[in-house]
Amino acid sequence: MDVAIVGASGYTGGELFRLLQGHSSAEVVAATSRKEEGRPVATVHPHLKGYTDLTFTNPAVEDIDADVAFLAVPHTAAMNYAGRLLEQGMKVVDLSADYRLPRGVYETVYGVTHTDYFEAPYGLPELHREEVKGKQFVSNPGCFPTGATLAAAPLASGARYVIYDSKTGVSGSGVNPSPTTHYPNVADGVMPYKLTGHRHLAEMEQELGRLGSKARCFFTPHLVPVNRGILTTAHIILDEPMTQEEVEARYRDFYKDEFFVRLQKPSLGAVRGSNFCDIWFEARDERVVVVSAIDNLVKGAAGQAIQNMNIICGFAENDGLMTPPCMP
Ligand SMILES: NC(=O)C1=CN([C@@H]2O[C@H](COP(=O)(O)OP(=O)(O)OC[C@H]3O[C@@H](n4cnc5c(N)ncnc54)[C@H](OP(=O)(O)O)[C@@H]3O)[C@@H](O)[C@H]2O)C=CC1
Ligand SMILES: CC(=O)N[C@@H](CCC(=O)OP(=O)(O)O)C(=O)O
Repeated sequence: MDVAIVGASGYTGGELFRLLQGHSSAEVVAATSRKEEGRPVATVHPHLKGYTDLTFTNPAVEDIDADVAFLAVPHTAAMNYAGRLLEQGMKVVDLSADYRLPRGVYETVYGVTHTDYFEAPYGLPELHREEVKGKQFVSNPGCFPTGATLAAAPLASGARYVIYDSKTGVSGSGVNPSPTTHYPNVADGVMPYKLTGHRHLAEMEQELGRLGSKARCFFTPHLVPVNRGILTTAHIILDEPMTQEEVEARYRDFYKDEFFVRLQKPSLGAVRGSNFCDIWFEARDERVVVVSAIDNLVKGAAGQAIQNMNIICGFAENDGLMTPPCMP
């Protein structure tokens, strides 16, 4: 099965390329980039040397030819590709934010006009597998909402407040350097940002609502000096107290069939490079503190996108996603 990666010179594009080397049926036949057109993929992604002889191309949308296309481009760029690739008969998984929210919410949160809106399934398979199955297009969730929502989902219906506090690695901001990601500004520090109004809050609220929750939701991210990973601490205030045993039974039941959710004390190292989301919790009266860990580039982006491709194409859901994490 032929795969095109649109935006293959970026971080998630590189991760798609890396992970798809382990897929039983997918072969990357096109890797697009505007700036790197004509250069070998392995010069931009040196870790892929020996795996591919492809060079980057910069084709017009109508010249992209594959069975599946991944859109690993910024929001507002993805909407220039999605509908047109679907019309050309391709299956499409979009890693950007362009189709995660209803049009009006998207336009308010992102401050842009959507020029090619259509409704799409939200590809968090652990919650929406049945909606994703058989579709031609899937919208991949944001990195923070993935770890946060999986942490809170089993308790969502009985929650009054859900407060997410996340620590993220620097690769979450993409391949282009900025003053915020400059080494001296990141090393040896922790930087809180967008204390009350991060754009991912809308996705988090949307997902709690879909779980039947009436909880008020809050979110504060922090940048920490690691390359990969998001550790989220969810403070969940319940309507009624629960014991540790009750909470554990709830989580074990909720995730009993989920290969990519592991119930164990989370650390970034234990999920690095993998599609796992590790979750653990401690209950005290009405308050349950739940911690989750994901790799933002894998379960938070490229890995989950491949999981969604596997679902829409009818492959085993963990095809291409079985390489163990690279602890430490
Ligand atoms: N990094 C992360 O942890 C996560 C990222 N995402 C989302 O995934 C998408 C990709 O992220 P990431 O890989 O980090 O981003 P990068 O900035 O690392 O890479 C973006 C890629 O898109 C290409 N690109 C940029 N602008 C355009 C454009 N207007 N038209 C076509 N191609 C363009 C770039 O190459 P060139 O400029 O040469 O064309 C590059 O290949 C984004 O929407 C991001 O928000 C989602 C979850 C997590
Ligand atoms: C460290 C860092 O800057 N992280 C980014 C993550 C957002 C992202 O990846 O964007 P989407 O998931 O919405 O596509 C941020 O906080 O904006």
